[in-house]
Amino acid sequence: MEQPTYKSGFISIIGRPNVGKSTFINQVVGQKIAIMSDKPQTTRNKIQGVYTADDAQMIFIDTPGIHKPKHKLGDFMVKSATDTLKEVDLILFMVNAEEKRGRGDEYIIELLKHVRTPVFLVINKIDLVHPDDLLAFIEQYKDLYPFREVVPISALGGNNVSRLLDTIKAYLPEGPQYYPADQVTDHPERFIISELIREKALQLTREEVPHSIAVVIEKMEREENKDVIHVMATIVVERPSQKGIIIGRQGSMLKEIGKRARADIENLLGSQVYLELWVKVQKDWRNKISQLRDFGFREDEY
Ligand SMILES: Nc1nc2c(ncn2[C@@H]2O[C@H](COP(=O)(O)OP(=O)(O)OP(=O)(O)O)[C@@H](O)[C@H]2O)c(=O)[nH]1
Repeated sequence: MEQPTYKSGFISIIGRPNVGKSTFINQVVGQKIAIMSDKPQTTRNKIQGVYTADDAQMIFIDTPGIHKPKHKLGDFMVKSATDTLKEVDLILFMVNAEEKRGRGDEYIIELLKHVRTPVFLVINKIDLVHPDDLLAFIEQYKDLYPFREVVPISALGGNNVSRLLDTIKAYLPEGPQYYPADQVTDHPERFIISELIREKALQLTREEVPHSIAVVIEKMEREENKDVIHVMATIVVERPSQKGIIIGRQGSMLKEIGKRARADIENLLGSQVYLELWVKVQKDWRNKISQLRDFGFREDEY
């Protein structure tokens, strides 16, 4: 029997401070997401939340450098922000229905003109305005940028949010479920763990597997009646030859990666760890997400 199409993608939410980005994320993915955002992140793009449904997964990411138009941004920040916007599948430009268009909005629109990613205009806080005023509000933006969709919502009350999710889904490409459904809610450590494994793999294989590996934590469970945490992770590579390198002669490389990573993970979790590593080939993995460094991997910064 044919599987129904699964869709997934990365969505950047941009907008001036206070327009309701966090409120929207919380409405979509639930309260526990805050756990993720509290973790200090050194990487460029911060995952704000992951929404997983039966037929789709949406990964919402923050794009630093977009929200601070008041400050003079270095070229690097602007470039890295626009680079991210080019890589995502969709951009939600969120505005506050109660506020007039401002310089901050215009700054963002200028950046949007440099990318081809589809952009929705999401008008939030519609609970605060009269429906008749919405049309005039939209007029302010209409001619500035060819938004693919204009969706009014109330992030706080949840009004029209499910319609927005349906519309987002329509724009997402077919793709894998990048994260287990529970990942972001329960185990923020997973990100760090996947980074540790990835680091060891890169250290040990040197230039032989450049950038193109990712690590997905499939499972993290305390074994019953034992003081051992079972971590199952998959190292994803792009080519069969890379798989060979990662596994090594008679599995020696994979064993060494596992040994070193396990020591670090035990340190992190303060518990004994049983680390089970798998290697999988998945083409085009890197193309899709090379810029989205928080996906448990990142490009080298230099
Ligand atoms: N009435 C109303 N208030 C909202 C709505 N969405 C967000 N708010 C309020 O707007 C304020 C700002 O919301 P946040 O979600 O923190 O905004 P943000 O865009 O994440 O802000 P930054 O993190 O500063 O960029 C909060 O007081 C929210 O409760 C909405 O749909 N209706």
